[in-house]
Amino acid sequence: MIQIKQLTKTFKNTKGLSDINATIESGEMVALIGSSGSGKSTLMRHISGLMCCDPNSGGQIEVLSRIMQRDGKLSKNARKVRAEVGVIFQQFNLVDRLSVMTNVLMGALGRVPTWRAVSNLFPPSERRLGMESLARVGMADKAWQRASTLSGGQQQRVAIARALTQKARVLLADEPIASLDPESSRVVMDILAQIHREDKITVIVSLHQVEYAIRYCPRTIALRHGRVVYDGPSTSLTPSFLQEIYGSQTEELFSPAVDNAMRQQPKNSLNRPAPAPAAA
Ligand SMILES: Nc1ncnc2c1ncn2[C@@H]1O[C@H](COP(=O)(O)OP(=O)(O)OP(=O)(O)O)[C@@H](O)[C@H]1O
Repeated sequence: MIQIKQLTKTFKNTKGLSDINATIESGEMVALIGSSGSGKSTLMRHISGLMCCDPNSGGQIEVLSRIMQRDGKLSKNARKVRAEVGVIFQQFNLVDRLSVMTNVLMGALGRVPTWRAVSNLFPPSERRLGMESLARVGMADKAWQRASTLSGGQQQRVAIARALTQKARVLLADEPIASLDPESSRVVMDILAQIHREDKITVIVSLHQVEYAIRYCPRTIALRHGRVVYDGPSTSLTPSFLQEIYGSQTEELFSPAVDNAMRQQPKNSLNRPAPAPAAA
């Protein structure tokens, strides 16, 4: 379970986040949407322990029932908690000059002695897991290529394989498809949905385009100006409802190209949303 309480983050002159409260149960797949600057990345960084909330604000984040941070300080358990949290970013996920396999094996660093890792002497069991993870994302044939030779979508798939090798129980994907074309976006989202379904991994994925939230995530948390303006079933995010909560920013969240790509897909490829908690 992930529990976020009274989370507030102030940058020099800007409120990044204001009093965010949310509980995400184990095994949920939740979309985080909002236009540019609404606070999606800032919230993701807080959940992953890369950023701390305002001191003495009462803010707290629990991940997998252990405190990640409280009142502006990381807890002493943060390292252990982080070991179970896989993070995927929009870009800069992989070390370009290393092979795909070595990048994936970085996921095993928490379990492998440093001397083995720096000498690239990962045990056979970890190599097997790395290869299995690559196979699950359809990238086994690229294992020995340099990461720099991969397309953006392929790089994201390798980043997901790294999280699988990490044995992450929570996956935070911060705008993983923002730089991808609709077809690559669909492949990456399909893989995220598949590992969520098969491994019961909790997935939080931040998205610019609401169509993907509706298609893949039963529940959406919508941010605006650092505040939660909606938390509930993604199916309720109709254009008119979004217009109500986002006004003129709604245009940023709908993309005609994505809409067309979605319509052209066979119906049985839909990951149908299940019921989710009521609106906030
Ligand atoms: N390190 C920082 N220093 C100062 N202000 C910041 C910093 N990080 C974020 N902000 C501000 O906090 C607000 C939220 O930013 P954030 O990057 O979380 O938005 P976002 O929803 O992820 O946007 P985008 O979709 O463009 O990535 C913005 O006003 C941003 O300018």
